[in-house]
Amino acid sequence: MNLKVKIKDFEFENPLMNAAGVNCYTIDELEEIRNSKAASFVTKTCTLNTRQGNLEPRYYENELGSINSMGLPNLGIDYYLNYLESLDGTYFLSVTEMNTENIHKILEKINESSFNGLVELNLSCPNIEGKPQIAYDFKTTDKLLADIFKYFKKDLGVKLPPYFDLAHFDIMANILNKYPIRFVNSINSIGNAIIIDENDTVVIKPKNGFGGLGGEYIKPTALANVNAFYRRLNKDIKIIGTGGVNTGRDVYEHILCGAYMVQIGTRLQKEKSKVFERILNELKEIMKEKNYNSLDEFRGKLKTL
Ligand SMILES: O=C(O)c1[nH]c(=O)[nH]c(=O)c1Cl
Repeated sequence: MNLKVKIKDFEFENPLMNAAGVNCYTIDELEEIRNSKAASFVTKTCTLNTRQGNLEPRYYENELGSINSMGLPNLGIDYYLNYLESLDGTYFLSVTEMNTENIHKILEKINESSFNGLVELNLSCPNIEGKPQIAYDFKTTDKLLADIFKYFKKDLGVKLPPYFDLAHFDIMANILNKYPIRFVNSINSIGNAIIIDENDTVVIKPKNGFGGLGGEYIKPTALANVNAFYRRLNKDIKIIGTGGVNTGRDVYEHILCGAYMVQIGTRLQKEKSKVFERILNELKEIMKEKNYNSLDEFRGKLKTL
């Protein structure tokens, strides 16, 4: 049975990796994933300089998922870049910045480095006070990508927020199809949800409790975004599916919708890196039952009525 995934010239043993932000803040955490059954990892989204992030409590989980307003805490691009440059194998480096000028600064730094993995440009952080999610501004996104591809020579994909209107999938896909983007990672957390505890109180401190929702809560939206972009993007832009993955069945559904790599966030936070082996075994069981020997045999084969 072959679980290999190819994105451009990069080949991965299987489709599983972490979602940015979970278990990927320090080198120790990244090493734990690298030494697990995951086929790759993505770093915590990093910025030019280190960031403390938002006030705590800024993360909460329950049986249906999680809510977070971390506020982009990270150890800065140099920390992650130096570590990544020391590794063999193919890994993802997630980056963003507070404005487009600084996004170019951080990408130029990567351009000049010997990093040889894939950059995941995060256009969808919902938790920076006063900062809208870039990818909800189509004009800005289009201009940003046009400017990036004037100089950026390495392999880059984008991390998108969920969209909820078919017209928005059309607009966004038309923009993305213009550029040599290697992948689209859909979705980031669903922005600005609230969870209330038994004391009539929100569960996280920043932004009056408004934070990004993850876990089982968001799987139907994640699957729809994966499939909407799979239907619209040209075939050399691969889809990475993120959102609501707790079991092998969830991975199977993301791939059925068109996903290549599949990222695990909330469930990894709960179960730690042994989750990759469990979910991989569950996926293999499903493929055996259905007599599939490779992911290509069922990727994108979602049936409609
Ligand atoms: O608050 C965060 O750090 C955060 N939290 C998210 O749920 N998605 C993101 O992209 C980021 Cl950058």
